[in-house]
Amino acid sequence: MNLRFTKMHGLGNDFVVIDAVNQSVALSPDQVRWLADRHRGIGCDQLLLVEPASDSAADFRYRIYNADGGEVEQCGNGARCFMRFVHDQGLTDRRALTVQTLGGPIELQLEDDGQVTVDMGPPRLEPAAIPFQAPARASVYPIEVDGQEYRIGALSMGNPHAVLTVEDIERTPVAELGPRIEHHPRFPNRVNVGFMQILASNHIRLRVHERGAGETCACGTGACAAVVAGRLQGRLDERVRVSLPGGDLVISWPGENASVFMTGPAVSVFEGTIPL
Ligand SMILES: N[C@H](CCC[C@H](N)C(=O)O)C(=O)O
Repeated sequence: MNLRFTKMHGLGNDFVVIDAVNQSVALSPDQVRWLADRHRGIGCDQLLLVEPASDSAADFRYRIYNADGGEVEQCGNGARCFMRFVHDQGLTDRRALTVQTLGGPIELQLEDDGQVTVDMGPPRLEPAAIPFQAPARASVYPIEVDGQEYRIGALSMGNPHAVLTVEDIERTPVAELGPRIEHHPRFPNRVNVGFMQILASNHIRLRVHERGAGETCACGTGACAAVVAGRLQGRLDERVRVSLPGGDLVISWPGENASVFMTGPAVSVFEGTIPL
């Protein structure tokens, strides 16, 4: 079959987005890895499937696959691209949507300026819900990596995140340290690893080594996780500008048990077909 797809990105975090409402799509992990391959396939950080909802309370279902072929629970930049995609493809004209994901339901709102606001739901802070092996919940956890101790925040936005605070984001060895923490045995499902430099209580810089994709230009759930971790450590305000290599997101978190809100852009680059 010739599979129709759209190439999209959220601040340079790029996606292959597939309409699985009007196409019958069943992809193996090998096929996802091939489609995501930047030399032999289309190339992307994640592949997103747009499907009919299986829950009557939702408008659509949204499935997320990392470039390594693994299906994951949540993707923030992808959620904004989802909203752009379903409008561009004529799948809906509604500006407020409820979308099912493996990590729980999210609420999308298309803003007048074309940006998208996502209610990402509340963070999960208990170690067992992340999952992360720790004796009890804490705002900072010591973790040993290659004989050196680091202090991290750890939480789930539906998907697992570790957040380190660093003095100089440019000089941080993300490529070396990111994979070591991603595969740390205390994270049984692996983990996304954020490196946060706090510029002010309402402004941070962030780089993210993503589980299953490596360092990306931006990570929406990573931006949410960094703000939650920073707030739990008493260092950040309710509303924070998060400056990632690919651009800025605005993240708001009122606090314990409240949803995290993310606002940012979504861009459609080109459409194509590929023989499957
Ligand atoms: N790598 C993530 C999925 C994509 C998240 C990211 N692209 C975002 O915008 O949130 C994981 O394995 O949980």
